[in-house]
Amino acid sequence: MSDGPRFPRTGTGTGTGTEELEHQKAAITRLGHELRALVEATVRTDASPDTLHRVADGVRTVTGRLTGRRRARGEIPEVDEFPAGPRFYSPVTGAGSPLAPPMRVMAADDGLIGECTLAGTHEGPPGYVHGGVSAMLLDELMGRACAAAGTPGLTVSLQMRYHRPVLLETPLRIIARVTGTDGRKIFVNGSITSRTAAPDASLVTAEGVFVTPDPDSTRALFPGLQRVMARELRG
Ligand SMILES: CCCCCCCCCC(=O)SCCNC(=O)CCNC(=O)[C@H](O)C(C)(C)COP(=O)(O)OP(=O)(O)OC[C@H]1O[C@@H](n2cnc3c(N)ncnc32)[C@H](O)[C@@H]1OP(=O)(O)O
Repeated sequence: MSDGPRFPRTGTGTGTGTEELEHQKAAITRLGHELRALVEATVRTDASPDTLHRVADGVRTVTGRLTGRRRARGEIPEVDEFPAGPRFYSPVTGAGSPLAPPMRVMAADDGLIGECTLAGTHEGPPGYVHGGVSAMLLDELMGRACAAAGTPGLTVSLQMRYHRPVLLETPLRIIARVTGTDGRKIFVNGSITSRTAAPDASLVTAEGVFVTPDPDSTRALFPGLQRVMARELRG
């Protein structure tokens, strides 16, 4: 896409030293891990009201330690590589997000493969994954597949088909593949299967259309990206 927007890899500039950045990533990842354990324990516990109140007090105190300087809305964290690389607070892949499974993403011959195992945090019907969570996993991986193919885009249409319920506590494989482009439109297919039981049977499939915003829209939608590009240019 010769006239499309340029998307730099972020997190590689000189604003923060590499070693410092690696320490930051390790700390973000560790806190994310502990928070996911807390969220899972919270939705699975049978603790007494007294215990829940005491834990709530403790959590409030801990939260107070994180309310200093906050990133502005749309500000891209220095640890991130937007739009094709790791995003530490993505609700799907983010090592630092308490909401993310997190899904691991790997390149495949013709697209991307994601792997994760979901539990109580992402429950819909008792024992099974929430349908909106399945859509979220696919939307993210399909969006990442667009970027990996060199045509980053935003979802304009996501058609979901739920063939079988997706079991919790079962290793899952998510696949996303760009099937074609037409101007700024990118067509993407996706699926979720179990990695252990009947791995050839799709539990969920999706067809998506993504659109690469034109350069003016990109500037308007992502002012944080402009700041990253200016930082990169300054070196
Ligand atoms: C940039 C990289 C970012 C990567 C981050 C990872 C993302 C993970 C996935 C997401 O969560 S994305 C978030 C959810 N999606 C959105 O918030 C997108 C909201 N939509 C928009 O902001 C605008 O639609 C958008 C900027 C993407 C496009 O607006 P445009 O004004 O540039 O597009 P336009 O309306 O001119 O349509 C361009 C083409 O797409 C087609 N199109 C638009 N909406 C469609 C639709 N719903 N279904 C099918 N085709 C559609 C439209 O017909 C047209 O086809 P043609 O070129 O053939 O004429």
